[in-house]
Amino acid sequence: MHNKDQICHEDYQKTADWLLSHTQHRPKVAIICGSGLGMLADALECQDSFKYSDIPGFPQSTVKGHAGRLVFGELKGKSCVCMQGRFHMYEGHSLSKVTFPVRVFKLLGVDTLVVTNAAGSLADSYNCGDIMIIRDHINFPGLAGLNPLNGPNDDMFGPRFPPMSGVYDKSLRKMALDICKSMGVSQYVQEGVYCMVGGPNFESIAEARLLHRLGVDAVGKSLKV
Ligand SMILES: O=P(O)(O)O[C@H]1O[C@H](CO)[C@@H](O)[C@H]1O
Ligand code: HPA
Repeated sequence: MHNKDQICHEDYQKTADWLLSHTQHRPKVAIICGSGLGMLADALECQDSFKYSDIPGFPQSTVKGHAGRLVFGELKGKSCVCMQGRFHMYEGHSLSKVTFPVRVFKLLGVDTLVVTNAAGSLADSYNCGDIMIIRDHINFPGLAGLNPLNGPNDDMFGPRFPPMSGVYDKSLRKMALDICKSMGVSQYVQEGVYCMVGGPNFESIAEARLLHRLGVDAVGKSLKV
């Protein structure tokens, strides 16, 4: 590692190699469990689970209710890896630390990432407890220049100027909506625009009004992409 904010390819690789040597699972799907969804990881079968503090190079979770465990296992027969607890900017992590696991997942062979988090709704038609599938986002810290991709670009992870249109895969979103329909829970499921803010404070009333006028449907302090 060069300095506290700069992480080089070897650092991600070292963590990925450690994980690959400690589990037989080779997941193609990673799920980041936000607040309230940690129990999904408990449902995995044939589990191999690692405390973040035991994984070389991994940041530590400081949020109450986030177990701080990486769980490999099978969900409906499909190999996947779940983060039981994520990292947030407001905990004092640099953005490259916040996104560290995502690059490690890429090196593990993951090609599908499911990100979840608790959020506050702003859309008039939403009800408390609804689930929103993210169609698009507004990354406020990113617009202000706080971006994990700042610094030298590692072309092995993607281009210098990645496009942000279509980052939330249309076919996966459709699949999620179709499954909700078949389960008869469509009335609780929305699709909308998520806005990331820095926190840790909640939004003032004026800020919430501003976000609503900008077309934001749900706001949270969890980074997406
Ligand atoms: O679900 P997680 O990632 O814990 O985060 C959500 O919960 C936090 C507190 O409300 C906010 O950061 C929000 O984004
Ligand atoms: N803002 C508003 N409500 C929320 C948030 C947030 O960041 N996270 C969870 N509920």
